[in-house]
Amino acid sequence: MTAPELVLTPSEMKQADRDAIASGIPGIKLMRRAGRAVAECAEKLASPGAAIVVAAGPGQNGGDGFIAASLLAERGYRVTLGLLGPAERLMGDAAEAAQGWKGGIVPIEDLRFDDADLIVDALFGTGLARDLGGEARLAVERMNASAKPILAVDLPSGIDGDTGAVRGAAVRADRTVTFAARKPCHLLMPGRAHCGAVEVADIGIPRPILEARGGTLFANAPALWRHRLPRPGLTSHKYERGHTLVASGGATRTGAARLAARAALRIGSGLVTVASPPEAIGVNAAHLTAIMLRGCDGPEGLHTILQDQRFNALVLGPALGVHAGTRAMVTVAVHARRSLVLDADALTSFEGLASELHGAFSHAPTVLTPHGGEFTRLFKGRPDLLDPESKIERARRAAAYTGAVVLLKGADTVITAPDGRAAINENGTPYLATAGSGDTLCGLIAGLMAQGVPAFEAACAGVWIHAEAGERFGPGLIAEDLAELVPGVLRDLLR
Ligand SMILES: NC(=O)C1=CN([C@@H]2O[C@H](COP(=O)(O)OP(=O)(O)OC[C@H]3O[C@@H](n4cnc5c(N)ncnc54)[C@H](OP(=O)(O)O)[C@@H]3O)[C@@H](O)[C@H]2O)[C@@H](O)CC1
Ligand SMILES: [K+]
Repeated sequence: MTAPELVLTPSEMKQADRDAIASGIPGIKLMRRAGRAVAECAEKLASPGAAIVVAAGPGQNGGDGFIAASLLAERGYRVTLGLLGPAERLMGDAAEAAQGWKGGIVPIEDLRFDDADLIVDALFGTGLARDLGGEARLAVERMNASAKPILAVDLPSGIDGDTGAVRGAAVRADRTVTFAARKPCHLLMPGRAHCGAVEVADIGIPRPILEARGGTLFANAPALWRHRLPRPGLTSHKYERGHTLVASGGATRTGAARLAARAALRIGSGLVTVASPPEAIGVNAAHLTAIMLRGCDGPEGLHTILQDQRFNALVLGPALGVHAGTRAMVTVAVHARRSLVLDADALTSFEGLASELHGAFSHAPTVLTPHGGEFTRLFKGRPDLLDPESKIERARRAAAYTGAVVLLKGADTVITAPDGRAAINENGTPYLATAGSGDTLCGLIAGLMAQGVPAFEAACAGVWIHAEAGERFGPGLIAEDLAELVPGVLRDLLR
């Protein structure tokens, strides 16, 4: 089994770096390996003898740049190196790396990027401490304006390693070489868009050290949850594969529930039932075949249905309406302690009432699936949950506050668990931004939970499978297509 990909924050990486040094690997050795990895990547991007311009910063990122510059010059490239600030200010390993550089050092403001065949951006890495200004910002802007290929060392300068935000200005790289593990900025937007293709170079920090310092943040990929996917055996029965219940909206708002229901069935929920308001029974009945139908009149109706313990997973929200009745249905579901997915109207109905959700979901597996706007509405008046700059931190705090897994949607969907685990998804496609796509996602997650997949893994798997299905279809995708593509995705995952 392949191990899940660890993502380390800049401060975790610094600690891992220190642990590696304490374990007997000298820091300069790590820097040499980092610089060598950069040089090797540069060689793939520039033809022999090409003009390479290295922009080095005042810290260790600059040190990596000096090492790469030395190696590239030895290998016959025409290397020019510019430094931000005086060389005398370089410290520690970076100072040692600079001593190995036999060429001249140009002040950064005199560096001519337009003459380069390739630019190596070694200005700032994980140590960026504030917004770029002055010469640093000018250098970044001139690099971008040159329209020459840029290779970023560790991360594009000006991108915040923790949040992926642009701090004043940031390099737009074609390729990024990072070390030991990706950082959040390589997956979170807009950082991800600034990185180009990202390569992770092994610089000899052992995985146990990385696991000890990181270990709670992951790239969302099958290695994280494939082992949890249900594999029905010869003797398994549909009743063992769970029964998902999806609440439908009124007569003119029934499609969302059916999309969720079909997705739950496709992902393997043994049985799926749509719970329909009496006035919508006719329209739902006209469109359902394998999916069953039950009349359900508001919260009391739901309470009655849930007396049957076989309904073990529930979707509430899609097209239910924003009102007290929807809130009451959520309360019924929470008291019934079933696996629960809450989306859309079920979340917005709690606008300004976040305190009602404090610890509300700690007794049964629950997944909340807000997009950014729904998240802001839901936690209005809770600056502790809304203010952190990092999307991961906002979602983590919301998970800890509510006791639910929080799936904060976007081009960089983040999934967090109340225990602190977090995953960042990166296989999303713009084609998924289509009506009903979120309803389908709810159904996939609930369908997995109905089969016993834990909430965090169900949410991570649901997002990934949803996006993979969208990617396979491509242009022209509508939500109805998504569930139909799930079997092909599942077949490949279970192979
Ligand atoms: N971890 C590992 O395993 C390994 C890490 N390695 C490498 O180390 C890098 C991290 O090094 P780092 O900590 O020295 O930080 P780095 O990004 O060079 O910047 C710090 C410097 O910039 C300055 N500065 C900050 N913000 C500024 C601003 N806005 N405008 C102007 N100046 C600003 C800051 O100065 P100060 O804030 O003190 O004024 C300081 O001088 C990492 O990305 C990787 O490349 C490898 O060598 C191999 C092993
Ligand atoms: K950089």
